[in-house]
Amino acid sequence: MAPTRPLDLVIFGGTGDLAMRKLLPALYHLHCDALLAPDARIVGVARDELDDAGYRALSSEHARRFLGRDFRSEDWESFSTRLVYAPVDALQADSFAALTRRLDERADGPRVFYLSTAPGLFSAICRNLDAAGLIGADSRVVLEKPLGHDLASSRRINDEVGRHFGEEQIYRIDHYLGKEPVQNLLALRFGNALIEPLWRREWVRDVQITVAEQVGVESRGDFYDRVGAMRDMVQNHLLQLLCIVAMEPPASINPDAVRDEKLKILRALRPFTPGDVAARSVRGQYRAGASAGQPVPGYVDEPGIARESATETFVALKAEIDTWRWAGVPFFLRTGKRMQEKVAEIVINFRAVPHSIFGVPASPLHANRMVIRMQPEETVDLHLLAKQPGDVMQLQPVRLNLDFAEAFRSRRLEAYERLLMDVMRGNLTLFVRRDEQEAAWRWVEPILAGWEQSGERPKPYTAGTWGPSASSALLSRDGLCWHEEI
Ligand SMILES: NC(=O)C1=CN([C@@H]2O[C@H](COP(=O)(O)OP(=O)(O)OC[C@H]3O[C@@H](n4cnc5c(N)ncnc54)[C@H](OP(=O)(O)O)[C@@H]3O)[C@@H](O)[C@H]2O)C=CC1
Ligand SMILES: O=C1O[C@H](COP(=O)(O)O)[C@@H](O)[C@H](O)[C@H]1O
Repeated sequence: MAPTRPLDLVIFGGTGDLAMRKLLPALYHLHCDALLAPDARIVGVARDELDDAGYRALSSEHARRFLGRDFRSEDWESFSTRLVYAPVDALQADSFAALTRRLDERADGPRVFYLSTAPGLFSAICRNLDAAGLIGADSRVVLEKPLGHDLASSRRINDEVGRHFGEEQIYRIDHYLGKEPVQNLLALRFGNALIEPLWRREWVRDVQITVAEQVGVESRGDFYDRVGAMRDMVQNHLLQLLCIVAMEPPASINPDAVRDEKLKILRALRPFTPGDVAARSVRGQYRAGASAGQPVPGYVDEPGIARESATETFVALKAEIDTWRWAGVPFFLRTGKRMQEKVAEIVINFRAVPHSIFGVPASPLHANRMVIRMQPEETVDLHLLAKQPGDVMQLQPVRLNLDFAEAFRSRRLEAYERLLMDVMRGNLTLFVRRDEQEAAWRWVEPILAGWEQSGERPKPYTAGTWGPSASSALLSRDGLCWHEEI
């Protein structure tokens, strides 16, 4: 890969959790791989009155923690010379003079503004950047998720950002799209002729998309309690994964060709009626339990969480896509915190053979299954039946396993590394267009509204399990079960 052009990457919220946990470590890795132009700079922005040395010291302290064994003092030293800082209050137009002074130090290259703050600040930041004359034709802005709290607030933010940046300058980030296995799914589907004919209702019985986390809300309780799993994970990551699984082949890998196809899927998702909410959705909240063998508190006892909180930490949904390809194929989506394992996977359950010649009835339990694992390992497993060795014709399940770490020994870019490279190179393919984002909000809103109107509390589940029992019931109504229950 060729290095980026010289540029300034300005991180609003440069002292925050996301910057320290993900963005600076990703940029450090790109630096170590010589993927950043030698004089590309990272300009941290926040209200703290730090100087460059103070920002470098703060970043270094966090980097040791978040980079772990990848932290090498010598490499960090050379990386940190790229770090500069400008104290700016996003809400105070005159404080942008400090940023102007820093950006005036460079004459060439684009400016990338990464908005890693609460979305409530996005409009003020864009307005004040514009007023300070800091936005050029080759500037870009990166918007973190979740963008808004609902369709109306996301439209408001998009309208305001859109007054200062063209749509082709706006990079709405969804870090799941930057994960290598997600891009591999595109390669698997559209680079191999044998998959496509099977990838449809005639051969697929159901699809399951699971993003399960072992962690609780960690230090983000305050944020999470206002957001919940639907807005934090489903509206963005899970729906984007669903789009990549379900979309028609785009004509090319060109950003709009891919995004047009994803949009068609979002628009074809069958809307939830008030009656569907109880039948096709489950929301849960974890109670005290154990995680990785250690006792852990319940959600409402976590720091920053209201005692009576009705925020969901688990969601399971049955989605249906009203298209010729997918009519009648349920797509089950599930995500939760404090679940039994950390796993992100897409399971394609194929139909059973129409007739068994082996004397045992054809069973869905033995039907073929493709499991695309994104976390913790990056693998694709194809579950088949094979003959057991011996003198009788007895079939046994076997797995064809593709392990990307083994197949490709070179270091793979982490999601934020890949997406930051794309922003710096100006490639929008893996970013979410405004109409996609709004279609996703339009689909989740009736579910959120249905939960609120029901007045019911989220169903409790014990930390360290696979969620409330209602989640299994959601599938058993269709005679199915979750992948780990097979
Ligand atoms: N943390 C994570 O893992 C993830 C976060 N996100 C999203 O990223 C964004 C940032 O999250 P996170 O880093 O966790 O949030 P934090 O609360 O940790 O950080 C917020 C940052 O914004 C700065 N800030 C706050 N107010 C102002 C202001 N008026 N002017 C300038 N800077 C300001 C803060 O510094 P100071 O107060 O000193 O000004 C701080 O640097 C959010 O939109 C979140 O939803 C998305 C995915 C994951
Ligand atoms: O966007 C988010 O994602 C993380 C999970 O990301 P992963 O790459 O570790 O699977 C989640 O913990 C967080 O709540 C959410 O905001």
